[in-house]
Amino acid sequence: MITFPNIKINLGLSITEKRPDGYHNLETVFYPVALEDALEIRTSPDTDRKFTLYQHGMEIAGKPEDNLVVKAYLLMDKEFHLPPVEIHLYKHIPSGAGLGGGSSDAAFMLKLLNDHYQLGVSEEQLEVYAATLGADCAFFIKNRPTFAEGIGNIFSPVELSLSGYQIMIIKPDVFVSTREAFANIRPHHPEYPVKEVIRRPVTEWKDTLINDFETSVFPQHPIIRDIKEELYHHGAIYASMSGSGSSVFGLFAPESTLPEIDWGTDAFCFTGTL
Ligand SMILES: C[C@](O)(CO)[C@H](O)COP(=O)(O)OP(=O)(O)OC[C@H]1O[C@@H](n2ccc(N)nc2=O)[C@H](O)[C@@H]1O
Ligand SMILES: Nc1ncnc2c1ncn2[C@@H]1O[C@H](COP(=O)(O)OP(=O)(O)OP(=O)(O)O)[C@@H](O)[C@H]1O
Repeated sequence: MITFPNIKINLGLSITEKRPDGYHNLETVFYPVALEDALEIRTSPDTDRKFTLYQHGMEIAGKPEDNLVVKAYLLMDKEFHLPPVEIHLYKHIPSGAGLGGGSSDAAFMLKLLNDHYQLGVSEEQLEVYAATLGADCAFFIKNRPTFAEGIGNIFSPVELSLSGYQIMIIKPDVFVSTREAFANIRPHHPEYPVKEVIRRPVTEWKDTLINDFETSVFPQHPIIRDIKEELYHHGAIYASMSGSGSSVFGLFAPESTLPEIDWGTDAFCFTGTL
């Protein structure tokens, strides 16, 4: 059985408080976008080992057991004593991009195992499992526009459709550690709450829908700021860094022609329609 884990972008991201447990409370809107990995599982004839991971496409650092798809499998195996599996993961989503690629793979693995082995686990319970694998992992279970608060795990649906808008996502050859990005931030409550700005037309988002990580990440990696400015220069209606970086997305009007921009050979670039 095969599935296609997609990315999220953050529409606004306010880091409001540092918590006693070291994590941060935040407010953001997650929006799913169809930039996808491919993830396949097959019951393995090799009963000597529980899982075999075959990786294709972009490389990911770490051992197979560090991969979030394997962690998701082992979590479900503990609960449901699953058969051994072959896992095929084709990585197309760049890592360290703020696009939630690893979290999405993990959440889709939970859903895939639930469907393939007919485990009958509810979406709500899958969200509980997902939340143990990563802060924004649970979002990918329902995978629809969502307002998130808490550490990014308390959800409410938002009435927002960007259907028809065109999107360009660029990730320069820069890796931003999520942990370090949080460590460099001074939490504060936003002047314009994300939940309110998101109700206004996209044309009004430019100076009010803010990703707080830009303040700390841009001075360290000016190339990310340059990309955002370039997107506005070429007609984006709204542009922002996603998550803790390093990718930047631009939204363009539904009827417009996307600009052709040379981002250099080291940058990753995705274009699509929402
Ligand atoms: C920045 C976002 O991309 C916004 O969507 C996410 O909150 C990041 O979520 P994520 O990559 O799933 O993060 P995790 O892998 O769970 O956490 C990485 C590290 O980031 C810090 N972290 C993460 C989430 C959060 N609300 N507060 C934090 O302080 C912690 O130091 C943690 O050890
Ligand atoms: N299946 C996976 N795909 C990508 N990365 C994975 C995976 N499993 C584990 N990782 C590890 O997780 C780290 C973060 O990868 P991820 O693709 O989630 O990027 P991110 O952009 O930091 O996501 P986020 O938006 O959640 O901050 C990588 O450095 C990698 O070592």
